[in-house]
Amino acid sequence: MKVAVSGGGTGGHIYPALALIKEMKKMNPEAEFLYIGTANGLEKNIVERENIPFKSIEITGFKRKISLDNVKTVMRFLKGVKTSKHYLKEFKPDAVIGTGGYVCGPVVYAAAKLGIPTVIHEQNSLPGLTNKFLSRYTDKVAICFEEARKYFPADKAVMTGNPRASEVAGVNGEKGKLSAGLKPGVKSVLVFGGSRGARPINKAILEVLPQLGEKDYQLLYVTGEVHYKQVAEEAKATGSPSNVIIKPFIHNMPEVLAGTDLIVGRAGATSIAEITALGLPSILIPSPYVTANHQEVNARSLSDKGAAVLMLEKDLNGPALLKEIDRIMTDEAELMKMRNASAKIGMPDAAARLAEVLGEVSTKK
Ligand SMILES: CC(=O)N[C@H]1[C@@H](OP(=O)(O)OP(=O)(O)OC[C@H]2O[C@@H](n3ccc(=O)[nH]c3=O)[C@H](O)[C@@H]2O)O[C@H](CO)[C@@H](O)[C@@H]1O
Repeated sequence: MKVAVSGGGTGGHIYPALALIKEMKKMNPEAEFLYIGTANGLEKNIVERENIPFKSIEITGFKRKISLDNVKTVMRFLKGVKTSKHYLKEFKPDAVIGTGGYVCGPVVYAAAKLGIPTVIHEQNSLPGLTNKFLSRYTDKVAICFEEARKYFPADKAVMTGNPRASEVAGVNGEKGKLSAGLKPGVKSVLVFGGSRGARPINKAILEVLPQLGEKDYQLLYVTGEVHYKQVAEEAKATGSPSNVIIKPFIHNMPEVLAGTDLIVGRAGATSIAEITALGLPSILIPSPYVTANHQEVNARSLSDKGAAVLMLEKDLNGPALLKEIDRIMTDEAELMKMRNASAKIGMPDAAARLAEVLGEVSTKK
């Protein structure tokens, strides 16, 4: 089977695509893949590290307000469709899947126009513009939250969950801990602000860096590539305790997550799928800068069930965050309660379900 995959911009759209590829390769080692992304999103670097053939198109997103930029975007979209058609005619896939981000728009649209079976994967409870637009043309829409179903044609929406959940489930955490420089046998907190890092979370952690040195647990603090230099400089000036490890980005997140006792982070849908597949407790600080505040909806789906603590960005500061981390990390019963609630939400068989949907559409045409 040959599958073209597109998804990009941020890790939340890329890692589900890679997890699906991994699952399909496991099921069928002969399967071939082509990844179509942009050259300037995170995908180029991440996908090429995995030795998957990668081709790029140029694309930008639509602004919700009427603007001249949108004219340029339409032009780029049409050019992207043309380039995608060229790549697809050359590769001749049996099916095409889009996992979100602007780049999917022209790729999946081009595939549908060429009569190639198509699926889109929507990770969030509230879909983005691109997926809503594409759902008119695709054969199926794979969803991860029941709340998303109503935005798509009823005969197309199918619940699969996020394939990244399958990739992290059952992974050995001790290896992850060692790879990140954490001590085995000591409880750990992982702090990260999605795939690009989050300035407000970085600021809050920097505020309490010296106090963190007094704790019995250790902390892996992932800043995001673009913020790393500045955070590292500030941490050096304040003095960074030895139980805090600061990194720009983690490339083996499944292992590292599996070695973690508590997550502090944004509420991107892919992160949430990973956290719940592992049954991890979390403190979620949704980004308020995303379309229709969808991360808060994502976060509430966990906090309402006792799997996570929701902290709004307006209430975020170093001491408040540290108090909450301490409260959870020093209460074994609370940790256990949150772990159980989180595990109940997880969908570790998501990759197989999505692969099945793709297999089905590819044989129907
Ligand atoms: C600002 C923005 O638009 N964010 C969106 C984006 O977020 P973003 O890309 O931040 O998405 P997520 O938090 O869902 O996923 C991040 C992914 O990157 C991985 N990771 C992260 C940090 C790191 O150092 N190493 C690493 O591998 C995580 O394990 C995860 O697989 O896509 C998500 C999924 O559609 C949406 O829900 C988010 O709202």
